[in-house]
Amino acid sequence: MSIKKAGVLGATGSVGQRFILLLTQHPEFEIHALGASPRSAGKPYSQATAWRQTELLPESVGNIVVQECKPEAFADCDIVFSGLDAKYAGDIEQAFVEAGLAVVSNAKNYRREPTVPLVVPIINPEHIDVVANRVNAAKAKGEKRPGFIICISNCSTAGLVAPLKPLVDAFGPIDALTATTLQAISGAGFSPGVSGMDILDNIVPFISGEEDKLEWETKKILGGVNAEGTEFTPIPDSDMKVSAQCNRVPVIDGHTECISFRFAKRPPPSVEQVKKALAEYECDAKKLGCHSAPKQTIHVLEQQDRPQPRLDRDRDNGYGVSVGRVREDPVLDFKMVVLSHNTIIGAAGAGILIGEILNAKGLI
Ligand SMILES: NC(=O)C1=CN([C@@H]2O[C@H](COP(=O)(O)OP(=O)(O)OC[C@H]3O[C@@H](n4cnc5c(N)ncnc54)[C@H](OP(=O)(O)O)[C@@H]3O)[C@@H](O)[C@H]2O)C=CC1
Ligand SMILES: N[C@@H](CC(=O)OP(=O)(O)O)C(=O)O
Repeated sequence: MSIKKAGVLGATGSVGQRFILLLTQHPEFEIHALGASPRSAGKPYSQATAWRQTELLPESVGNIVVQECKPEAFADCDIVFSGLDAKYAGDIEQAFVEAGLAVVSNAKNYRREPTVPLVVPIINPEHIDVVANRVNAAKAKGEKRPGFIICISNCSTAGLVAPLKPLVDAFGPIDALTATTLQAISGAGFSPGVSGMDILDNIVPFISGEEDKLEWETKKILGGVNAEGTEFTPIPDSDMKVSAQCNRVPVIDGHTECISFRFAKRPPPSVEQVKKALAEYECDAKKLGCHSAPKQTIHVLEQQDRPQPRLDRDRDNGYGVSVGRVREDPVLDFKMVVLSHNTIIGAAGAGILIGEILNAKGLI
């Protein structure tokens, strides 16, 4: 397989830095161009960014000059990963798609578009087929591959849908779901990010827009596609009630979520059947042989005090999701605690895995 040239937009931010780390260690991609705001453009990456990862900034990247986010500077890229601030992502990503580029975005701007896949690659990679259909239709007409965008979900939504999908596959629809999140500070990004004064010795019980995203995105990701294979059909609100409460906690990486849910079919499965379905779930990305696919998609932990962010967020290099305390719920059917790495499977890692799937399917 030939090495694909990758661009990163928003390369200096929290998600952008994670993209850099994952790309420099990747066998299928090489970094070709980096973009950020006009404040950073023209500077070597090492000066443009305030590097905040525990791994050192890869030497090969420090001297790359950061570009303005204009399609011309990225024209040779096979794929462009975006970690842009959502305030600017809309116009910039649209210009990249119109220029014929393949964009995989972390920003929220296009997630709700009916024709845009919203993908958690360990859960619903088949939604990428809507783009594949468009690409193949253009090819059949002898046209060049059109530009396209694939959106990565909100980071908490990624952790939430991870255990739900195997359970829906095994036991049918879920009709009621509650989630209380404990979200890491890396999720708030760097500009300006969360101040120490706000988060140390504290919990902040509000993250702007987050609850609505969990409640809406879950229904698109677990939903279907129309008969023509052109548009997504989210689960209707009347078929699935979702209620989320989101909190920021003093953890650097790793979002924890306490969830409860009920199956539509009665009687529900047993706790043991639920755990077995989770443990046996194998994601399609692994079946496709993708480099970053987790060996174990869902880690079912039996210790009574797990999962914990510091101990469990790096399972399967941050691409695996941990589930613990699976038990019956006296109000709904079951409750459990879910932990996912917010900047890996919830953001940049998801982007990389989507890139691997696109590569495996010949779409880039
Ligand atoms: N952090 C996370 O866990 C997750 C984040 N996301 C989403 O990913 C995106 C990035 O988030 P995050 O990395 O946390 O944010 P940061 O604030 O850390 O980074 C934002 C990036 O956008 C760039 N930028 C700012 N203004 C402009 C501009 N005018 N033109 C071009 N680039 C600009 C910044 O460049 P500069 O340094 O030059 O200002 C920086 O590279 C957001 O849309 C966010 O909602 C999604 C899921 C999870
Ligand atoms: N809001 C998330 C991260 C994020 O930026 O999500 P989104 O891309 O959905 O805005 C958090 O604070 O942890």
